[in-house]
Amino acid sequence: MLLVIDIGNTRIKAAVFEQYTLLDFVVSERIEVQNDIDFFLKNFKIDSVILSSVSNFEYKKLFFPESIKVVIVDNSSKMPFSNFYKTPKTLGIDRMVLAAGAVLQFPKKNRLVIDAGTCITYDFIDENDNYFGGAISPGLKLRYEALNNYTANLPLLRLESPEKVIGNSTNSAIHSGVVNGVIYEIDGFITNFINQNKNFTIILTGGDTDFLAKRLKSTIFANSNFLLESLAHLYQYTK
Ligand SMILES: Nc1ncnc2c1ncn2[C@@H]1O[C@H](COP(=O)(O)OP(=O)(O)O)[C@@H](O)[C@H]1O
Ligand SMILES: CC(C)(COP(=O)(O)O)[C@@H](O)C(=O)NCCC(=O)O
Ligand SMILES: [K+]
Repeated sequence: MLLVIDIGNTRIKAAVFEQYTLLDFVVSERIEVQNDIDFFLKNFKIDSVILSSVSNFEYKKLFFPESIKVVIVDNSSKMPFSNFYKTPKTLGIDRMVLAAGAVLQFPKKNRLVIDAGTCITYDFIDENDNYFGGAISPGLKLRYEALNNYTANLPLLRLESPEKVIGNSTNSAIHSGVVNGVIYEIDGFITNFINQNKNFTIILTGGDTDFLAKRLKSTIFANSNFLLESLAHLYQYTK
């Protein structure tokens, strides 16, 4: 069995896979992650690990028995697409993994992958498996935090659904600005993508998937485990 670890800027996600089937899954705090890994090692017959990280978390300090094969995805890993990003060395590993997952799981399609995590990333891979890049913007939680951090008078609010677009109080104006702002942004990127492509697939993933999916205008494939699944697919591809 394969242990898959995705280290994002906010949370660490780990999952056990039998081939492409997810058997168990955990979201960890940084200090608990070794405990969660040990639990998986004890309770499943793990023979390999695949890990990708975009954070400063020192994953090299994680302990795995020597009998286990550990694959760390990095910018030189073999990928199932041609990379046309102008700065491939600074491309986020998570974005590469998402692009790989999209190519391996949705062959011969124009694909847009949207990952609503700490940041919202947009990645485009065409039907000939060419990766071109996309966009990076602040995620929902980051927007609430930025409004509070860089002003004197705006409170720090928790994610909440705005009742209307015209906020009639400080709190409702912030909720509208953050949540409706993200929704208009994502719908805008999707509309632009649909206008320029036929034969396409749109995938939404990341920690805010469920909150956002039901609020978007467009029909999309929403799967908060898409990055973990993509790591499992990439592992089989690189093997
Ligand atoms: N328990 C939680 N802790 C932190 N963020 C959460 C939690 N549940 C949902 N979220 C949402 O998930 C987003 C972060 O997504 P995630 O995919 O975990 O990020 P990353 O991959 O960058 O670590 C935040 O914008 C936040 O709104
Ligand atoms: C944009 C990101 C910070 C997103 O990270 P996440 O929200 O998934 O934690 C990450 O993909 C990254 O560090 N990218 C490097 C810059 C680039 O992709 O061009
Ligand atoms: K992201």
